[in-house]
Amino acid sequence: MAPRGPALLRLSGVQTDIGRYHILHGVDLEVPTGGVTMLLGRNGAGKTTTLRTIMGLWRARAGTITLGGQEIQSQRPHRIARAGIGFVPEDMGIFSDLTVAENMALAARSGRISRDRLDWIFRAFPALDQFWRARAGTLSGGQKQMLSVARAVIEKRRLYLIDEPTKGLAPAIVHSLAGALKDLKSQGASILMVEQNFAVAAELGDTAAVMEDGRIVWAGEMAELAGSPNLQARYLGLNVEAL
Ligand SMILES: Nc1ncnc2c1ncn2[C@@H]1O[C@H](COP(=O)(O)OP(=O)(O)OP(=O)(O)O)[C@@H](O)[C@H]1O
Repeated sequence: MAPRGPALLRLSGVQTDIGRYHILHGVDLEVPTGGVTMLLGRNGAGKTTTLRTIMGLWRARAGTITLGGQEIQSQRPHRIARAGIGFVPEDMGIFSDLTVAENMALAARSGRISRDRLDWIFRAFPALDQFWRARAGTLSGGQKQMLSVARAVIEKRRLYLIDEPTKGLAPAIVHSLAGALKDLKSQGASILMVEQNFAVAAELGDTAAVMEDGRIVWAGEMAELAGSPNLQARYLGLNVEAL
C-alpha cells in the first residue's frame, strides 16, 4: 500500500450551483498525501462537478477547499493549476489540430520538458513516442486518453485530478493505462480519481469516497469497499453476481 500522510486536499461543506441548479450540497472530502483516492458514485452524483469545483472551473458558493492548508476556493483555474494541481478532464482537453509534441509542450508550465519525465511517459505510453509528430486529432480514442493523462503528468504536481480515464476504452488499453497510473502512484504521487470501472478502482485505490446527490455518503479504505458486497450494493448499485 502507498504511504499515507496528512490530508493534502480538504473540502469542507462545499456547495456548487450550475446555473439555477444546486448540484453540490456540502461536500466534505479529504485526500491524503501519497496514494490514490477514488471518488465513486452513480451517474449524476456530482463527481465531475466536484473535480471541476476543485479546479476553479465552477465556483463554490459556500465551503472551503484547501491545498496543503492554503485556501484555493476563490482562485481562478490557472492559479489553482499553478498551485500544483494537474487535471485530466472527462473530455480529455487536448488540442486536436496540434501535434502530440505541441500538446505536450503547451502542458509544461516551465516551457521545458524534462528528458527523464518524457522517457518515463514514452515507456508508459509508447504510442505517444510513435505518433509524436502526428496531429492529436488523428489518434485513436485510447491514444487521446493517454495524451490527456501524459499532459497532466508532464511535470511533477502536488496533486492529480483524473476524471474517468478508462471511459469507453478497450480492455487492453484500460490495462496499460491502469499500469501507468500505478507507476505514477508508486513514485509517491497523490491522486484523486473518478472511475466507473470498479475493478480498476479496486486495483488502484487506497481510499475511497462515495457520492450521492451532491454529498459524500461513505468514505473509508478502498479495501473495505472492495471486500463488501453489501456496501457496493448499497452505495454503488453493484451486483457482484452480475459482474
Ligand atoms: N453544465 C451543466 N448544466 C446543468 N446541469 C449540469 C451540468 N453539468 C452537470 N450537471 C448536472 O449536475 C449533476 C451532477 O453531474 P456530474 O457530471 O458532476 O455527475 P457525475 O457524478 O460526474 O456523473 P457521471 O458519472 O454521469 O459523469 C447531474 O444532475 C448533472 O445533470
